[in-house]
Amino acid sequence: MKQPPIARVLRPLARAHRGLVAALLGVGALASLCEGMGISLFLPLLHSMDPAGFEEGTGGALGRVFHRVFEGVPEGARMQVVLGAMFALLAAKAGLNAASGLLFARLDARLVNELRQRVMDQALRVRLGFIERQRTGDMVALVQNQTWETSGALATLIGIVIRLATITVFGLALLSISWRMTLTVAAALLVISWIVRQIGRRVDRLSEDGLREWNTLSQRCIEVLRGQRTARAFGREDHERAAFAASSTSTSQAYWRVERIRALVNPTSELMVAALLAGVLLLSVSDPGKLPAVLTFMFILFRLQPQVQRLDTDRVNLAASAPAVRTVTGFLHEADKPYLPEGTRPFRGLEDSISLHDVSYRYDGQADKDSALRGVTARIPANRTTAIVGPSGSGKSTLTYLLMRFADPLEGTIHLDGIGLAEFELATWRAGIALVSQDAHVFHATVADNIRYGRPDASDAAVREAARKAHAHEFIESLPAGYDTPLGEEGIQLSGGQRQRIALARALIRDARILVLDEATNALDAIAENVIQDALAELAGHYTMIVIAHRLATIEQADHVLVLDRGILVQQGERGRLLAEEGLFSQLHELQPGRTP
Ligand SMILES: Nc1ncnc2c1ncn2[C@@H]1O[C@H](COP(=O)(O)OP(=O)(O)OP(=O)(O)O)[C@@H](O)[C@H]1O
Repeated sequence: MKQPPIARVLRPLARAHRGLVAALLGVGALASLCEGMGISLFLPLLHSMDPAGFEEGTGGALGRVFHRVFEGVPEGARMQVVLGAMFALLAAKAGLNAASGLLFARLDARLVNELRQRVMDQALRVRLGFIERQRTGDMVALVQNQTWETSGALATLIGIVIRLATITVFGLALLSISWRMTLTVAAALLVISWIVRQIGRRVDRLSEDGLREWNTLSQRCIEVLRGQRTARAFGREDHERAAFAASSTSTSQAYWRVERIRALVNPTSELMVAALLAGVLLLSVSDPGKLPAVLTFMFILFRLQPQVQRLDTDRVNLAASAPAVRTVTGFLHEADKPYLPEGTRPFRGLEDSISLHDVSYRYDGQADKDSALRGVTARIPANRTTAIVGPSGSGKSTLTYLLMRFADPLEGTIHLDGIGLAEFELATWRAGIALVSQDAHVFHATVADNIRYGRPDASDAAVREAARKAHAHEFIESLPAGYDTPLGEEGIQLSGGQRQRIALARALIRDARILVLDEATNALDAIAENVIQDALAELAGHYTMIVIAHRLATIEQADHVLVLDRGILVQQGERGRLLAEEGLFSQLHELQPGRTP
């Protein structure tokens, strides 16, 4: 598919910061004008050394203009006046350049910050399944590098526009000295520019490879660091080292291929322009009367050369950032992303039941026949404890995934007291339901803040109360700084059971009347689990509890049981009745060690 030009992709970003961009362009254009006029004064300066040339007004239209401007100045003072004007213009240009540097820095700081935040906002808004499919390495590279490269690309693009203005000013000065010589030079410069553009195209293609390699490297890095224990336990350090080395080497090689070509741009264009200058000089030395005009022409051309050269490098740099710019803008593009439609009805509590009617769900990439849930019709009564059981992979967590409304069923419906779940506001629904999931994620924050994550305005007393209910208070008190102990990668590492208790306290503090516990106590010892079961038993009758547990002892207090098998609801009903029935539930029960009758 043909990609849109990078300048068009960047246009919306420029529009969003139009004030700063306009200021930059204005300052840039003024600086070009000052510089162009400043160096054009070289002509009257040379003429002031040769009054005859001045009187004749050699140097084409420009010579005539300067003749008119400076003819009133006494001959003896002309040189000083011209030098003074030259200095004033070049000083103004230096001041404008400084302002432009500040404006560029301001734009960059703002834009990178904004892009990073927009990327994260998109990651938090888009449907969970979409974001969970992205590789962590790609996401880290997107947030950290590619946003920054995108901002750099916009600065480069603005730089190109300013440079074009400078080249135009210089070009006009050259034209007004000699249009013939200018057109010859312009034709030659166009050829040079075309050659460099071909190089730019190649750099764009190679940069795509570089970006891909870079993302793979970030992913490898994350995997090696996260999988340390497994790698060491299985003696696979050499394998990890080799895989990382291979990825690192191919990243370096990909960038080497880009840089090698990029390094050629400047010298190539410099060499070609030098040849051009030499050609102009050779052609014009024949007429000494025109020397001031030719020298001024050469001088302007000499100043023009780095601008043209920078224009070429800028273009190649822009091409090199193109893949990053497309990745960032592509990720932020909303039309092709999945979002959950928002309902408008506030959720105020469950009175009767949650009911599922013919619910099916398949994750992206799952085959039809492997659907995680197939035609599930079930009822979860309010203020009761419902257990969801079934073999591993039977769809239990997927059911809670849909109940939390991380996604909507592909077929069928979920109703709360007879009203479609999708009709409710997401925020009030999620405020009414609390989940303790299998991963028991702990944030890099203090213990208290990890618990308070469930209810940010909770008091210290409420945090402690929730921790007590989750049987976590005692171990928290024994941590180096108690509730203020930092957790996570840079803090204390907790055991699986301790993490579960923090996650449970976080859910309990939320004070939501629907509690979903997905294997929430499987890492606890029997004593801790019993204490928590007792705490949860106290909530029974006031809370709707949905409990997933492999250990059937955990769900002894359940009023109602849903039994899943390969995505299909095979049994549902009262626990006692299902135990007495022939079926998967009684079979699972038979297989449990230390089962209770
Ligand atoms: N994010 C996902 N993307 C793709 N497939 C998934 C995803 N999560 C689960 N699955 C698949 O969907 C099916 C049901 O998974 P689910 O996690 O709901 O089972 P489960 O009964 O909770 O299993 P367990 O008891 O092992 O936790 C499985 O085949 C699983 O491989």
